[in-house]
This record gives sequence, C-alpha cells and structure tokens, in this order.
Amino acid sequence: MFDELEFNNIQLDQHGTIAVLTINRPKALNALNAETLQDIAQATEAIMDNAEIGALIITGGGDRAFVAGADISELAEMKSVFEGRELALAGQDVLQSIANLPLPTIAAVNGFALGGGLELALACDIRVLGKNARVGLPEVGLGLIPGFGGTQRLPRLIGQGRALDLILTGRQVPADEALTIGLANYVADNALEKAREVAQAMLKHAPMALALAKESVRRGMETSFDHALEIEADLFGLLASSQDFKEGTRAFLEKRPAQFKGE
Ligand SMILES: C/C=C/C(=O)SCCNC(=O)CCNC(=O)[C@H](O)C(C)(C)COP(=O)(O)OP(=O)(O)OC[C@H]1O[C@@H](n2cnc3c(N)ncnc32)[C@H](O)[C@@H]1OP(=O)(O)O
Repeated sequence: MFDELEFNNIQLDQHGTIAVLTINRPKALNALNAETLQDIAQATEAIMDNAEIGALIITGGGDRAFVAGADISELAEMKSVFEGRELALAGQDVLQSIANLPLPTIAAVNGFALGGGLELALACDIRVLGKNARVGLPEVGLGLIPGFGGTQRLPRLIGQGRALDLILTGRQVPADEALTIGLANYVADNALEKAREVAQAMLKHAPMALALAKESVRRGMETSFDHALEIEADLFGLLASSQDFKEGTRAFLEKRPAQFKGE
C-alpha cells in the first residue's frame, strides 16, 4: 500500500496489483512543475519497492487534461544555457525511471497531452487515449524543442517523418489520428477503464516474462540487430530456468490455467 506517502501534486493508489498514479494540478491542467516531477520520481521508487505491484497506469486528474506540458511559468525563469540543460536532464531522468520500470506501464490519456505531457505518455509502454484526447509537441511555438525525451522517443515509436511533422508543426493531433499513426494503442470512451482492462489482460501472464519481454524490446531498440538478438536469447535463457516457465508449460500440457508466482 502507498498510504504512508504524501504528495502535493499527484495521487498514488493501489488497486489490487495495479498502481494508479494521477497527476493532480487541475489549476494548471496538470502541468509538470519541478515539485510534480519530484513527486513522480518518489512514486516511481515506491512502486519499485512494492512487490505486490504488477502494472502501473498513469493518468491526469480532472476531465480536461492528462498533462498540458512542463510548467511554462517555471520554464520562463530559465536564464542560462546551463539552467535549461539541467531542467531537461532532470525531466529526462524522471521519465527514464518510468520507462525502466520492470513492469507494464500504461498512459491513460484523458484530454490534453502536450509537450512534457506527451513525453510522459511516450515513456510508458503503451498509450490508451480517450476520445477527447489531443496530443502534440508544441514546444517550437515557445522557442524551445521537446526536452523530456520527445525528440528521441517519438521517432522511435512512429518513424522520423511523422515525428518531424508533429515536432515542426507543433500541431495537436486528435485521438483517431493518433491511433492511425501508431502513437495511440487504443482509443476508448473511458481511457482509464480501458487501461485497467488492458493491464488486467497483461497481468494474467508470468511477471518475469512481462518484465524481460519489455527489457528485450527496449534494450534491443538501442543496439545493433545482432546484439539485440543476443539480448533476446540471453533473456529467453533466463526465463527457461524460472519456476513460472515450468508452471506455464505444465499447465498447458495439463489443460488448466497457470498459477504464476513471479519466480
Ligand atoms: C521539456 C518540456 C517542455 C514543455 O512541455 S513546454 C509546454 C508545452 N505545452 C504547451 O505549450 C501547452 C500549454 N497550454 C495550452 O496551450 C492551453 O492551456 C491548452 C490548449 C492546453 C488549453 O487551453 P484552454 O482550454 O484555453 O485553457 P487555459 O486557460 O489555457 O489553461 C487553463 C489554466 O492552465 C494553465 N496552463 C495550461 N497549460 C500550462 C502549462 N503547460 N504550464 C503552466 N500553466 C498551464 C493556464 O495558464 C491556465 O491558467 P490560468 O487559469 O491561471 O490562466
């Protein structure tokens, strides 16, 4: 449970084996100020330390926004090259700690996910968009570029041409287009409900297999194809010695549901 934790800008709840992290700054459409980023970092550590948690959903409080970006009033205070670089590195670190979590992560995008908000959703494994969602990277309109990983994660996800279209126009993409270009995995009337459904489907499977499948895809994307195949074979080998693999295959042969223990 996360009862002992107190946050000013987020809420962290446990529903069975699913953690739900809600960004909660409605007055600024959930914009990420430094304190909110610190809250998210602390929540990520708490999730890592909680062995009961098998999946994470990130969503936005209220019905208008997932996250409308980094907090522009804080960005406006940046006065030097070094301050700007530090701000970007700090945001990148927090989002990277989410991307590296050894469990499935789902962004339930209700409303605007702009700038740092879309970058947060991109750090998750998959994105479920509500029909009212609008996503984009409008930073060039502020005289900036995306700085929380957007220039790197977006082209890896949807390809360079489509990513550059979104980054250079800064336009807001509606949910149906986001689905067509592979930016969204699902579009639903209720993003959070659909995200829970997807998480439950994943949680039927062996936890270590989920963690290592994710690791294989993520590490493999960042290296040569030959090295990526080696990573895959190594992780496959690790799982071959797990109790859950023995249980999964035995359950199949005995025509019964598997009881995975994460061992
Ligand atoms: C490394 C990362 C960099 C970045 O992320 S740069 C930031 C990228 N994001 C943006 O540029 C989006 C900024 N926000 C908007 O363009 C608009 O908002 C919306 C289109 C999302 C919604 O427009 P509307 O419906 O007219 O609402 P509203 O009156 O603009 O917003 C309600 C309150 O929320 C505050 N707010 C919205 N986004 C941010 C933000 N990103 N940082 C700080 N505050 C924000 C506003 O100022 C306002 O506040 P008040 O009611 O006091 O006037």
